[in-house]
Amino acid sequence: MAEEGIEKASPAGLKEELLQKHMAVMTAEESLREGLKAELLEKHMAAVITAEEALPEGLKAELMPKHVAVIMDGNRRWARERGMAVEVGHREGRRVMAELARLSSLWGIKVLSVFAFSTENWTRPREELEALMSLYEEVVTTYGEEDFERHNSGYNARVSFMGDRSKLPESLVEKMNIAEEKTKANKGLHIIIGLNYSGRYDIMQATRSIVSKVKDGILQIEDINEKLISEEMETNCAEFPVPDLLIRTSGEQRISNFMLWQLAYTELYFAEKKFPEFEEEDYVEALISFQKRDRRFGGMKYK
Ligand SMILES: CC(C)=CCC/C(C)=C/CC/C(C)=C/COP(=O)(O)OP(=O)(O)O
Repeated sequence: MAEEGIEKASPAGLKEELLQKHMAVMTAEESLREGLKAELLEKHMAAVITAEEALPEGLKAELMPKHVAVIMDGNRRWARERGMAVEVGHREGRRVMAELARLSSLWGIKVLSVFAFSTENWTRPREELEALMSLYEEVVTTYGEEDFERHNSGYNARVSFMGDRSKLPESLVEKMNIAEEKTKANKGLHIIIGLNYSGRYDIMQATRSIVSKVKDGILQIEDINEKLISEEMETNCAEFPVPDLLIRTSGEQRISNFMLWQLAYTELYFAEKKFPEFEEEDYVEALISFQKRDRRFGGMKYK
């Protein structure tokens, strides 16, 4: 897979160089039709460039977090400051969320979990709630569509949801189920979206599930340990259920009832920018900060 000098080449130069190399190989395959050659070339280039592309300056591949969690805060303040409707802020937030997913996938992050709607958000004005629910439905619908991959540059993303679905609109829950089902075998970035989610809710639902298993004789009280509780949390769908890094935007320095159980040893990063203005360079800055941390998990030095 490694190509000589690949790290030094500019993306344009790199593409050109790879193109030349692979054209040479392809021309040997005289029997292939032109269209097929081009298609293979595109696929091969995409794979090589994605895997080998140098990360933004300052980031080390071996220190990338596996799981990044984001509290996407500040949409309304961003909109109000500009004299716009709060809904515009949420729509901008959606754009930034899609961009973070694209970058996470490109840089080899495995799980991106986002706090889209908390169990406390129901106290917001009715118009805002309606706008949010229809925005979620719009986005979640695209996740379940056949051409989701085309919309997402083919990064083979899997989508899961966490939170209490019983209070969400039925039509939204239907689309969430479809999206989960359609993407469940995908091996790329795992996007976990908290909708009507909170950390306390998660601990409560895990407790209920464990108690009911004890009641039914499936589990003994002695079987209850941290590992078992972790397996009952809603992040159990992910290969890497525990966030290495939590980013919260908009200058607020709180967890606000996000993944309370899972965040025990997560590195926290608070960005001043509001979510709609959080850009690639801000994400890089957060990741650089993470890579400089000394993670000990309460014990010996980790790295
Ligand atoms: C799943 C999905 C498609 C999400 C995209 C839209 C999105 C980013 C939703 C987040 C909504 C929300 C409650 C943001 C918090 O900012 P805030 O509204 O509390 O802003 P404030 O702190 O300025 O009041």
